Amino acid sequence: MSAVPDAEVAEAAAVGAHPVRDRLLSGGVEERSRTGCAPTAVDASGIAIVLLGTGVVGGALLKLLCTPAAARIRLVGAANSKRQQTDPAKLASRQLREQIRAEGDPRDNAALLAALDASGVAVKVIVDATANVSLAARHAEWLERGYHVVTANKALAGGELTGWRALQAATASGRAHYGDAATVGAGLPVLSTLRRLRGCGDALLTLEGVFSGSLSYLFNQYDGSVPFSTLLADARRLGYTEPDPRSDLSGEDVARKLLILARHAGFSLNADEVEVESLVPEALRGLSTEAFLERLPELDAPLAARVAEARERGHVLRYLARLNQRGHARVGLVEVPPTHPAARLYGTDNQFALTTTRYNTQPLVIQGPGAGPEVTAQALLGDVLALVGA
Ligand SMILES: NC(=O)C1=CN([C@@H]2O[C@H](COP(=O)(O)OP(=O)(O)OC[C@H]3O[C@@H](n4cnc5c(N)ncnc54)[C@H](O)[C@@H]3O)[C@@H](O)[C@H]2O)C=CC1
Ligand SMILES: N[C@@H](CC=O)C(=O)O
Repeated sequence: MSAVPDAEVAEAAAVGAHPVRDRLLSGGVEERSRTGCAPTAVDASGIAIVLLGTGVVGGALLKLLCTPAAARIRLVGAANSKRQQTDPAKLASRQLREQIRAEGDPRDNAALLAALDASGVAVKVIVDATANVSLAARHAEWLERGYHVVTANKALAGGELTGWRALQAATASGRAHYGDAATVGAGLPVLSTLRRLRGCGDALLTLEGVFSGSLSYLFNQYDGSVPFSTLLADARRLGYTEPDPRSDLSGEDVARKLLILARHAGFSLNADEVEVESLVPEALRGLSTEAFLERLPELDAPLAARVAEARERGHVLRYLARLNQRGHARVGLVEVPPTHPAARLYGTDNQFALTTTRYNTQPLVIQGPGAGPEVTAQALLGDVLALVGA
């Protein structure tokens, strides 16, 4: 899989130029004042959380924390890649993200954990809304220490097999729960369904579908009439892409989701066992995020040729993930006929077709929006609330 610059670099490039981020920052019309999210309103039976990542998804979660559904949750810390805040009065700020950027303390995970410990609340949760690999590498340790982890970050479960195994060992210790609904399908009930099937003794035979909201958005529309780069800029503006969109275009993000699902189904696949087709031309792979974003039009010619070839055969292009019964995993661009289920998707739709020992004549299909700030933040909130049975 191709390496892309760290999310922090991507964030630096994006700050100040992201309408979704700006809308979330200023609070939408339906958001109550953050001052109304009184941190002291939660007693010891509530939930204390720290939020890592205040970007598109983290920003949407901050907004949800100001709704009645989150009344039992106390935010005791929030951080971006460089700064953080643990002061209750400042955490209640309506402009929390700007507050952290302008006046936050330097990043220090220990201070965030100390804020959780000092909360007096029994259920302590670390919410990871970053794409940061180093933070993901801490998930197992945090679980071992009794902090629940709720994550949109796929880098641990969908990374190296050693990381997955460390995660399994940490959750098996039973000290804390791992909320991972947001890591696949942006909260569509895919992992929960797979776990339930396995719990009933069913077994996954094959898996196929569209696992990327941004690539779905792109290829559902792309017919060559509007440049691919224009559509990609739209997907990024709407908050569907990864911090660096090359993580989507390279197939890396899709491969991570396929690995997460395959591993949950009992296939011990390593990251390098997924065959990945990258849509990022060689010349654009080693650049900074900023430089890549300036050269987006270089994506257009190769993809225009691919879509024209497909059209000649009466087909459309879809970025598919596939796992067969022998554990062979591949993600890449496929020409499919208009009758193919993946040819009939809309917007950011994801589609997961699971064939199992008991769903073996027709697959069990889960479909729906698979990217976007609100749905992803809701998946995080749902996993947090599930910790107290809400
Ligand atoms: N955007 C979407 O539709 C979905 C996103 N996700 C996942 O959510 C995560 C976040 O995505 P976005 O919000 O779109 O990205 P973003 O780039 O808007 O935000 C990332 C945030 O993480 C922060 N960050 C980076 N390193 C950090 C560190 N060491 N400590 C604290 N904060 C750090 C950045 O400062 C930034 O605030 C990614 O893992 C992504 O794969 C999952 C499902 C859907
Ligand atoms: N960038 C991802 C967001 C969710 O994981 C995607 O496009 O699916």
